[in-house]
Parts: sequence; structure tokens; C-alpha cells
Amino acid sequence: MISRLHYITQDLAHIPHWEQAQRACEGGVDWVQLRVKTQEESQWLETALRTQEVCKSFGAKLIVNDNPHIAAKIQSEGLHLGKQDMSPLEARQIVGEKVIIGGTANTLQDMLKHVASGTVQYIGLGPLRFTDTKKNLSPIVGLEGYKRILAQFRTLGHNLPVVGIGGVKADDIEDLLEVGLHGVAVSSLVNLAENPSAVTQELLSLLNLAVSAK
Ligand SMILES: Cc1ncc(COP(=O)(O)OP(=O)(O)O)c(N)n1
Ligand SMILES: Cc1ncsc1CCOP(=O)(O)O
Ligand SMILES: [Mg+2]
Repeated sequence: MISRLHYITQDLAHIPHWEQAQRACEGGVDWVQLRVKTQEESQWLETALRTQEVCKSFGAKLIVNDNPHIAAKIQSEGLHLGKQDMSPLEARQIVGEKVIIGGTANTLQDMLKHVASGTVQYIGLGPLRFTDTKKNLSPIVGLEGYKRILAQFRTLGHNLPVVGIGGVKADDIEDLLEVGLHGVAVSSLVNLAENPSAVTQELLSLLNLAVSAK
């Protein structure tokens, strides 16, 4: 089952990835994506192992961003790949059949490519709006973009879960689920909050509310 809240760590000078994961898990998150951008392989592996320890202690799934080799080494539950990363089919050879592979999309064509691969199990579609968290951001999708792309995707008979990403705020959740997203992926909203666990809790209850209103 693909979670409705994908919590994502980020490189921050004042707090390591595993502590970020701990705060989000304390808020109830069960899906943690480790998104490391500035560490060499050996430090990245150490970070992944420490973050995995935290996730295991909370029963949360760990999704490694970008790096199939680290995902395979630590046997994480998942791996997320974008357009600039290894192809999901190639990565599948490295991580094996059991690992959940997610893929990034910015357009309907990207989504259809993931379906055609036969190996991607969820899609992260975005960005919803501008965000400082990612460099080289793809064109903004916006709420109207989600509405149009998801309607076309479902009309074509596809039912892969799709999560919205990029500048997502608590106030967006109701609208995003209404247009057909399965859930949302958030990073800085939680990581830069004064009380990250409380923000996580709030996001989870808003998602639950939106799901039960469907
Ligand atoms: C859930 C989710 N969706 C999209 C992304 C973005 O992945 P990518 O395009 O590879 O960009 P980076 O995160 O690697 O900068 C994601 N990480 N998670
Ligand atoms: C990884 C990624 N891909 C598209 S936007 C984004 C960053 C999401 O972070 P935030 O929730 O802080 O905008
Ligand atoms: Mg990537």
C-alpha cells in the first residue's frame, strides 16, 4: 500500500537526516523518503543506515531517493527515481522485485512512460508551485494541471497512485485529493517548521479527513 503522506528529508546544516526522520515519525508518518543531495557515497550510506534504524523503530517504510545501489545495500522498502536518474527498469535489476519503485512526472507523457515501464508502483507529479527545496524545477503543474492530467490519465484506464509534490501546504490537501491525487509529498513544510511533529500530525489528519470525504 502506498502511503498518502510521503515525508521527505532534506540536506540541512543544523539537523541530520535521521533526526528529521525521527521528528516526522513521532508525528505519525509511516513513509520516509531519504533525499540526500550533498553527500558522497560512503557518508550517504551511513546516513541511510542511521535513518533506516529510526524508520524501523517506528515501523515506517524507508524510500531512498536517486540511488538504487544504496537502496539495494540497505534493503530499503523503496526507491524513488526522477527523469535525471537511472531508469526504473534498469534500477529494478539492481534492487530486485520486492522494492517499491516510484517515478517522477511533470506531464501526462511522463506518467504514461512510467505505466509502460510496468515497474513503477507510484508516481510523484509536480511541482504544484515554486519551491526552494529543489533546484532545476520542472514547469509548474498547478491545481488546474493536476485536474487535467489526472482526468486524462484515469480516462485512459490507469489507476497508479499519484502523489502531488512541490510547495505543498496544509491548505492544499482538500483540493489536491478532490482532483484525484492519492496523497501528497512534503519536505520543507515539515523540516523547517517550529514543531515538525505537530505539522506532520496535522497533515495526516487533513489527509484522513479528505479521504473520508471522498
Ligand atoms: C514523491 C516524489 N516525487 C517526485 C520527486 C522528485 O524526484 P526527482 O525528479 O528525481 O528530483 P529529486 O528529488 O531527486 O531532486 C521525489 N523526490 N519524490
Ligand atoms: C523533490 C521535489 N520534486 C519536485 S518539488 C520537490 C521538493 C519538494 O519539497 P517541498 O515540499 O519543500 O516543496
Ligand atoms: Mg532524483
